[in-house]
Amino acid sequence: MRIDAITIFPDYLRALDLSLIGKAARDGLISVHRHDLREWAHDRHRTVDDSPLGGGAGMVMKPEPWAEAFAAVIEQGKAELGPQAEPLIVFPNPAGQVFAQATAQEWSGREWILFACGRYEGIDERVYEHLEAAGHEIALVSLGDYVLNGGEVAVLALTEAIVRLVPGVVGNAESLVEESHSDGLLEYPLYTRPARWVDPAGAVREAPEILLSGDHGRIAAWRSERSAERTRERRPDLWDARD
Ligand SMILES: Nc1ncccc1[N+](=O)[O-]
Repeated sequence: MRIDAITIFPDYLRALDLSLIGKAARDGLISVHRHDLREWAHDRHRTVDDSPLGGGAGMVMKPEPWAEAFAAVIEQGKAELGPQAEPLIVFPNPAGQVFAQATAQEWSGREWILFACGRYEGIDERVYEHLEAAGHEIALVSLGDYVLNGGEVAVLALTEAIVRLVPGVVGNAESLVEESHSDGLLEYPLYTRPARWVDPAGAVREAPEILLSGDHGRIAAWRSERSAERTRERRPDLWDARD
């Protein structure tokens, strides 16, 4: 998978060189390319924003640098992946659809994802129109119903959620199966050694006996019950939506 990200803060995305994502890149499972939008702003101050037409507070990102940046980055991607390759262009945006595990799963199979990080109040609407008129596939997604100052934090989260599902990235693929949201439910409570723990307040805290029984059938049933119970309590919306 090739991942491109266009942003005015490329250093913000250096975290993609670390840990799981960084290792996936070093292992050749993905390639990550950061691009500074200002490279395509040609005035002396490399201006990428201006005040909103029609008035209002804040600033809007100008269309010209974005159009040039997309053309250049898409050309670079096609040079690597072939002329037929097409990116999924993802705009992290609070007005987008809330991102969910099912989308992460779907996008983990994509060959090429191009993230466009908006800042300020957002990007001139004509950039989206221009890309759609050129036949590009666009998705606006949000991490949740709150407002960040830009898309970079979302790119870190989205990339991690997607790339960890790319085959080979997470060592033990088994660990991906029984996670919260992987089956539409929340994960059951987890325990490890010591089975009997005296906490700092002196309370004796025992792990559930059944987990020490070695009876895998009963353990699986116990876990399934806890998962259902936890989902009903904490996320009735997920519980009601399950098929
Ligand atoms: N919530 C957000 N706020 C601003 C930019 C991007 C966002 N997001 O979640 O993708």
